[in-house]
Amino acid sequence: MINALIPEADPAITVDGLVVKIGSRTIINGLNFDLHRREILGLIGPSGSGKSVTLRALIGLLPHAGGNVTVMGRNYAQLNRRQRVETQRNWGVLFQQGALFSSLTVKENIEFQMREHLHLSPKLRSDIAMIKLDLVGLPAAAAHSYPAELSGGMIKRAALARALALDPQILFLDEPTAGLDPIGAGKFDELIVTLRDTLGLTVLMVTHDLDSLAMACDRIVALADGKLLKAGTMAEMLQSDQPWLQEYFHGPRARNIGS
Ligand SMILES: Nc1ncnc2c1ncn2[C@@H]1O[C@H](COP(=O)(O)OP(=O)(O)OP(=O)(O)O)[C@@H](O)[C@H]1O
Repeated sequence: MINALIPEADPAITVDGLVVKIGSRTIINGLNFDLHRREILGLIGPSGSGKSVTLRALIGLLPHAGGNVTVMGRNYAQLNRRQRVETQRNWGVLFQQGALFSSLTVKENIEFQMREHLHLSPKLRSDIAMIKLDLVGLPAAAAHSYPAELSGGMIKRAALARALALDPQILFLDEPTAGLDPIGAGKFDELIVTLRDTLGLTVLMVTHDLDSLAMACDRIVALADGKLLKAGTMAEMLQSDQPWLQEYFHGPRARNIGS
């Protein structure tokens, strides 16, 4: 495993002066932050500030126009193709709408990456898929359902099971609680914390959900206009006098946070 060679103290990911352009427009403009191992980091910022673009750039879906991203001690830009595939196997991604393949059952969705990357017998692949299903709290009966037959909360869990298929060390979550009712969202937050605690996962979560930030996140990184506004704990965010953070954390929708 790639990370067996890397000192434990190194951050899982270091973002150093990242620049991301879409067309001629600079969306991320010299962004810096660390994702520490085994932390749950919430990425926040106004709509359009570049949270999803950052996430897409970190998982290699958008090219880096500048700066360095170090994943488990290795500079991502300097990896060859084989090393990139090896690195990518160390992370799982949960996209906003789940992004499950609609023509595949839940179990087939979970097995998809395993087919691509692992040489396992069909029986072992199936057994592992069922373990992942159980891990995210879905009943075995859900294995043979198609995504269209599932509730929003079940889709998120199925997509999480798929993200966990290759036993990743880092999880990227794009607005994981969006569209869930408050009880479902709370349970999903608890699940993420439990997975971090039991599997030692490192989690980067793009979110607008103040309850998730308070309940699940160890630290928060706030972006504005493609740059770092502030990084810190919830307590540090609450104390900030930066106007957007003030409004975000002390506005009418934030009345229970930190109390
Ligand atoms: N595929 C794309 N083509 C052109 N512009 C894009 C594309 N994706 C994102 N952008 C632009 O990049 C900027 C940042 O978008 P991004 O989706 O990262 O924002 P965000 O912070 O995640 O916002 P939200 O909270 O609303 O999801 C926006 O101005 C958006 O219009």
